[in-house]
Amino acid sequence: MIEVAHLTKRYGAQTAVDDVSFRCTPGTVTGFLGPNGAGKSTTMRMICGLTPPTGGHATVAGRPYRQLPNPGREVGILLDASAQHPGRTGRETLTLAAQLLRVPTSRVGELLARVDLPAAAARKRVGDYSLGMRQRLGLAQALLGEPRALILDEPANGLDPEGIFWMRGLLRDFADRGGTVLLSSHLLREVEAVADRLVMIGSGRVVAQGAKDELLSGAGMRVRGLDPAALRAALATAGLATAPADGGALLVDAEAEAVGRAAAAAGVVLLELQPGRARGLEEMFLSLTNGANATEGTAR
Ligand SMILES: Nc1ncnc2c1ncn2[C@@H]1O[C@H](COP(=O)(O)OP(=O)(O)OP(=O)(O)O)[C@@H](O)[C@H]1O
Repeated sequence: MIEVAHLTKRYGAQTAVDDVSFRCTPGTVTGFLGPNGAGKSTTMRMICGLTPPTGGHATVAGRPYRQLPNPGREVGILLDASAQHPGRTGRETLTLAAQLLRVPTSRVGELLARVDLPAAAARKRVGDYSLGMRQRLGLAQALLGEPRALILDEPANGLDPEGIFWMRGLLRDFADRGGTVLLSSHLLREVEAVADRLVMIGSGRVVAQGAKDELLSGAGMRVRGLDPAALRAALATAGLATAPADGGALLVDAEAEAVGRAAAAAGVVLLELQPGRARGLEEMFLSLTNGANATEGTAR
């Protein structure tokens, strides 16, 4: 269990994190979503005791992180995959971490296999690793102490599509076995694919949170007509509110039948009518955060 209550961080006049509260429960993956600079990393650093909060507090397994007797056995953290010592090999990195955590070094081989780092890669220096390899190594390190919770900041950065798919499976499996996962990302589809719950922040504040399905059910229908202006007018005549979506489509907060009937009544040809869910998270995300830097696929 990870609990965050009214966390706030100010840097001079700037408020990086503003009264953020949420809870991550066992058996769930919580997607912590926000554009660059929204305050995700600062929040995670405060949870992990690396940045002192200006206000509020956070606990992991019922205690502030810094008061956990052997934190690596409670929570695995991966905040910056590039922070590993570049001169050590992957295997050395994990062996040292195992000694620090007081777990048998025999687990190292097991973990290397679990994150798909082959023996040849494990013999290489971390300085020669790609970002994706460093993420895998960081994940292995986070899992080393067999923790019940994981806190991962943008772990998908640098992974190729196959690697992202792999990581999604690993996190799902971890949660399905009763683990708690807090995962930050600006890769909207990635979070949508794996998370049970979402916490979205923009400019340091929580703008939406809840079960993913509930948040997405408000996305309504996505509709596109041969004549966009006529469609907009037809929907307005039927009293249905619309919001512009990409590709000339509209998001309508209504059932498919109501949208179809409104279009038919005005003789408008529809090219597309589908639940907003397929693209809903992205549009909700963009609108909730005013589109600030929310470009999918942008690496940090
Ligand atoms: N040590 C610091 N001193 C001053 N400002 C900071 C510091 N750390 C973060 N900030 C500011 O706080 C805000 C939130 O940054 P943070 O890194 O938490 O965002 P983020 O959502 O993780 O985004 P990104 O994915 O780009 O890292 C930003 O405006 C950032 O410039």
